[in-house]
Amino acid sequence: MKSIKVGLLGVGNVGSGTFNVLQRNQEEIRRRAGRGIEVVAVSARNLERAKERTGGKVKVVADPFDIVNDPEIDIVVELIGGYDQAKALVLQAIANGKHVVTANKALLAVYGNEIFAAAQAKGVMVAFEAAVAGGIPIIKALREGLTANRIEWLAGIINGTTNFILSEMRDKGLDFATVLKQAQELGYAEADPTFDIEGVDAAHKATIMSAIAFGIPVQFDKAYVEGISKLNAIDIRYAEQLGYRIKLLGIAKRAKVNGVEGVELRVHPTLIPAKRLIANVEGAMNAVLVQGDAVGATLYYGKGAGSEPTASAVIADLVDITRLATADAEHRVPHLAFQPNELTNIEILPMAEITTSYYLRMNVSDQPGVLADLTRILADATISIDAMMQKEPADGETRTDIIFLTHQTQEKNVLAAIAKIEGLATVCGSVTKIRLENLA
Ligand SMILES: NC(=O)C1=CN([C@@H]2O[C@H](COP(=O)(O)OP(=O)(O)OC[C@H]3O[C@@H](n4cnc5c(N)ncnc54)[C@H](O)[C@@H]3O)[C@@H](O)[C@H]2O)C=CC1
Ligand SMILES: N[C@@H](CC=O)C(=O)O
Ligand code: NA
Repeated sequence: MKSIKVGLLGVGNVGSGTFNVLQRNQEEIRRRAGRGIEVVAVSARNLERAKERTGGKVKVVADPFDIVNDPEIDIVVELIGGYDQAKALVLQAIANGKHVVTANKALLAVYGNEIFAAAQAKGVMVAFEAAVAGGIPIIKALREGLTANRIEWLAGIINGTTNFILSEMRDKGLDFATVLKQAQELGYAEADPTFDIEGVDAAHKATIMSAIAFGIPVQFDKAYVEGISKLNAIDIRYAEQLGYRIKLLGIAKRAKVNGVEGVELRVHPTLIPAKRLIANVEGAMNAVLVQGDAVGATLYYGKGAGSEPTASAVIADLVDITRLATADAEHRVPHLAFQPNELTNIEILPMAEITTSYYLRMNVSDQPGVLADLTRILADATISIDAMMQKEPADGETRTDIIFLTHQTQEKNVLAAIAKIEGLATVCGSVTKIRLENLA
C-alpha cells in the first residue's frame, strides 16, 4: 500500500527527534500502521541545519505554506510552536483536507475550539498527544482508556522544566538560574521559558485535559496560573520538615458551590504528602493522577519533555491517523473525547470559590498572645487547623516563623484571614500562602 506522506513544520528539538525516530523505527512502525509513514518535506528557518538534521533525505523548504499547500502531503506535523503562524498553518492545512499532528499546547489551549470545529467540519483529524505530558500517553488514556468513567479530578506534574528546577534546587542546592540554563540546554524549556516558570505551559496542558476529562470547551483564559518564581527555599525546607514536597501541579477538578456544579482549573505550587508516589516524581519526569468513579485512581508517569520522548507521542498520533484515515469521520475518537455537540458549559470557578487546604507561614514577634490572636482569626474565618509548627527564634532574634496547615476551606476564607493577620502589629510582612492537596 502507498505510504502516508508527512510534511514537518519545524526541525528543532521535537522535529528532529520525530524525524530520527521515524527513520530508526520505520519498519516496526510500518508493521503497526499497516503502511509506511514517510517524511517527504520539512520547513525550517535555518535551511542548512535542517538539511544536516534530515541527512539530505527530504525536501527542505523555507516557507511552511509550501508544505501545507503541497497536494502530495497527507499529514502536516506542526512543531514550530507559538500562536499566530502556527494557527494560520494548521487552519490552512485543515482547509486543504490534511490531517494535522501538533505538540503545540499553547495553540490548542487558546484556539483549540476553533481548530477542532474546523477539523470536524472538514472531516480531518487534529491529533495532539505530544501537547500534554510529552511522551506519556495521557490523551489516549483520558479519551479512550478511561471512557467509561465520570472523571472526578486530575492532578499532574505537567511541566518538566519546573519539576527539574525544583528537584535540582532541593537535591543539589543549585540556584534557579543555573538549573534553568541546564533545562534549556537539555531541550525541556519552551522558546520563552517564562511560560514554564510562571506556570503558563502547565496551565495550557491542564486546560486541554480539563476539556477532555469533563466534556467542556478549552478555556485557558479562565485558568488560574501561578508559577514557581516566587517560591522561597525556606518554604521548601519547612514543607519537608512537615512531611510534604512542593510541586507545581496542574489541577482540574469537579466541584459544587452552593449545589451548583463547577470546575476548578488551576496551576500553582502545591504541598503534597511526601509519601505519595507523585510527590517523588523528580527531574523532567511528569506524572498525572486521574480519579475516575469506576476505576479509582490511576497514575501515568514518564518523560514529559525532551526530543525523542515527545517524538514518541507525535509518531503515535501519526500511526493513529494512518490507521483511521479511511474510517468514517463520525466513527473516529472525538477531539475532546465527547461528541462535539455534547460538550457542556460547566462554569470554571473563580479562585475565591475553590476548596483546598493551605500552608500559611508568617513571621511574628515572639511574645505572649500572638498565637492566640492568630488562632482566633483563623477560627473566625471558619478555618480549622490541621497542624502547626513554631520555630525557635534564632539566637538574639525576637521574631520567629509560625506555620499552619489548615483543613479544607474555601480560598475566600483564607484571603479574609490573611488580610486580618497581616494587620496585626505582631506580624511582620506578608503571609506566605501555598495550597496543599492530599491527593488521596
Ligand atoms: N521540547 C519539548 O520537550 C516539548 C515541546 N513541545 C512543543 O513542541 C513544539 C516545538 O518545540 P521544540 O521542538 O522544543 O522547539 P524548538 O524551538 O527546538 O523548535 C522549533 C523549530 O521551529 C522552527 N521554526 C519556527 N518558526 C518557523 C517557521 N515559521 N517555519 C519553519 N520553521 C520554524 C525554529 O527555527 C525551530 O527550529 C512547541 O509547540 C513546544 O511547545 C511539546 C512537548 C515537549
Ligand atoms: N517546556 C515543556 C516541554 C514539554 O511540554 C516542559 O518543560 O514540560
Ligand atoms: Na502525551
